[in-house]
Parts: sequence; C-alpha cells; structure tokens
Amino acid sequence: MAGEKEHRILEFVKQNAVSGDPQSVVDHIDKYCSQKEWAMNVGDEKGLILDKVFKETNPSLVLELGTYCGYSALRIAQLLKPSARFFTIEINPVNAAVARKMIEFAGLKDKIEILEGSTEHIIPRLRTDYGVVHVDFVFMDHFKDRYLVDTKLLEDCGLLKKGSVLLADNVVYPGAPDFLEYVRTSGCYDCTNYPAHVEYTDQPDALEKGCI
Ligand SMILES: O=c1[nH]cnc2c(O)cc(-c3ccc(F)cc3)cc12
Ligand SMILES: [Mg+2]
Repeated sequence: MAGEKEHRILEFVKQNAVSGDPQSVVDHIDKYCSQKEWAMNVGDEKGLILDKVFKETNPSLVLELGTYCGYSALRIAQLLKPSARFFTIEINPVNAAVARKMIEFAGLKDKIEILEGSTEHIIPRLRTDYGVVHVDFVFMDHFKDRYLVDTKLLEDCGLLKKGSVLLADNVVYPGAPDFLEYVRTSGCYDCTNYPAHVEYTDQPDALEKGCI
C-alpha cells in the first residue's frame, strides 16, 4: 500500500520524539530511517549542508519542492526568521498528509504552508494565489526530471531575482544531469557543489547551489 512506510515513520516519531521539539522529530526520523527503514529524507549529513546554506541566505520567502514526510521542512522552519514565509509543495497526497501530522507534532504548523499538488500547477499561481513576488531560497528535492523544467518555470514566472538561491539535492544520485548542465553553463548562476552521500548510505551524492 502506498504510504505505509511513511506512516510507520510518523508513528515512530509520535511514540519516541518530544512533541513540540522539531529537532527531536528530525533526530528520530534519522534514527528510524538509518536503523529500521531507509527513506528519502535529505538526512543528517546533507541536512547540515542545507542548514549552512540556508543560514548564509537568511531568506524572507522560501520555497521547497518535494515535502515528503516534512523532514527538510522542519530543518528549514527551525531557521526561519520571524517575518519569513515558507511554502512547500508535495504532489503525493499520502506524503502531504503525513507531513502535516509530522509538522503539527513538531509544533511548527504555523511556520509552514504545505501546498498539495504539482509544481507545474502551483508555481505559476504563487503570485496570484499566495501573493509571492520573489522567492529568495528554493530547496529542490522532488522528481529529478522536474529540476530543470521547474527552474525554468520559476525564471519564466519572474519569481527569481538577483540574490535568489537554488539548492538542489541528489545531483549525483539519482542525479539531475540536465539541471546541472543548465545552471553551470547558462551564465545566470554562480554554482557551488557540496559533495556528500545519499542519506543513511555511503553512496556518493551531492547538493548543488546556484546563486543568481
Ligand atoms: O525521488 C527522490 N526524491 C527526493 N529525494 C530523493 C533522495 O534524496 C534519494 C533518492 C534515492 C536514492 C537512492 C536510491 F537507490 C533510490 C532513490 C530518491 C529521491
Ligand atoms: Mg533528496
């Protein structure tokens, strides 16, 4: 049944983590997914890189593509300045439902707006439906074959401006070669690669940062 593992992760968190403590929730997701069942959270190693790049950016408007169970949303929401707004888009309704409960348990539901649907449908509506003018920080962690098309969609919708930062997970494994080629050669982005490993494994992976 789709979503069964994600419900087990949520149940483990609810039984073992401290309610209202986002770091406890993050730590317990890592504990479960490293010891019991692998799952595609950004994880602790790459999560620290996400934290570092996020803090360097100090964004006012944050967009995440691919919420999954809410792990990276919790890492981000812990670092948000009080005036910031944070949207995370999730296409899978089961994952979105688990993420809502995970985020509520962590006590951060007022900091995170989960938008359920496709990036293709939602990104063009961010301005009209949510009053988003520009996005300062985008964390891409969804379908790898959507990284490039969604980057171009963000550009075409006028949502990126000088200083906007894209940070993409999994640019080595599973990989996003067309996205990497584009951000590194378009002339619009100053790119940095952060070598790491696929969450909870020793399989090489990396994050790629693209700054406008
Ligand atoms: O599909 C994915 N979306 C977002 N993040 C992912 C992620 O961090 C890892 C993987 C993944 C990694 C190894 C493997 F053998 C199979 C899948 C997939 C996604
Ligand atoms: Mg990922």
